[in-house]
Amino acid sequence: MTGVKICGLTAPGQVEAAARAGAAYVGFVFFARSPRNLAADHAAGLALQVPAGICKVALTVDADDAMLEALLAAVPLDMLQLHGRESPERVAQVRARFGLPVMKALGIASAEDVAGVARYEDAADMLLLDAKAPAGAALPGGNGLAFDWRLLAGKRFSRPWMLAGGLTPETVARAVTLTGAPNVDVSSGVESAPGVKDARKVADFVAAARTASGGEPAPCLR
Ligand SMILES: O=C(O)c1ccccc1NCC(=O)[C@H](O)[C@H](O)COP(=O)(O)O
Repeated sequence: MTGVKICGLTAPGQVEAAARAGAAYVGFVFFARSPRNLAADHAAGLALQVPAGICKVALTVDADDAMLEALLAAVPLDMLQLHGRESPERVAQVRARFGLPVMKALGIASAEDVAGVARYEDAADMLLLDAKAPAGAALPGGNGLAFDWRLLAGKRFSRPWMLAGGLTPETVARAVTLTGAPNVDVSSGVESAPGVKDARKVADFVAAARTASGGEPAPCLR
């Protein structure tokens, strides 16, 4: 059964919808330019509402230690998602310093990008293979763009991984079947407007993801 992460939750009803649908992970975005950006005190309230057993992931972009420290002091979190240009060395440093599992997001647009994933396999606990953001895009992720899933067909990684990028309730089963993804991550594809998750789409997405069988879904590694 494919593990599902619903990313970019911004309100209590959205947390409830993700939990009710059966999401294994929920993501909170901490990036000022994002329509899904949360202040720490708001995120703390949402995180406290997440039922036990669902992994609470903080998405940051090239955050420095001070920002991560402040975030972790304010919000009960289970995992850090690094969605910027963090090097393998920076990923390893964050992992060692903050004591939480780290998922590194990597943009994929070509076979070279897929080959480059290997650089992060020792540093990260989990990998998120996302569509590469177009040049000049305001956001490095959450753009609702898909990449050519055939690039991942038959690929194996030594770390648990998630597929992301432009997935929707209509496409997720095919994406899982083509890539063998054990876990999937979605944001725009289950929204009615940027930052507003639609409970019906969230439920349909989780149900559709579960009809396809990828690899063994990853537990929250905390
Ligand atoms: O969602 C954002 O606003 C965001 C901002 C900065 C970096 C990443 C961001 N989102 C990443 C995600 O929500 C997902 O991990 C992934 O990119 C899939 O997004 P989508 O294509 O919208 O389903």
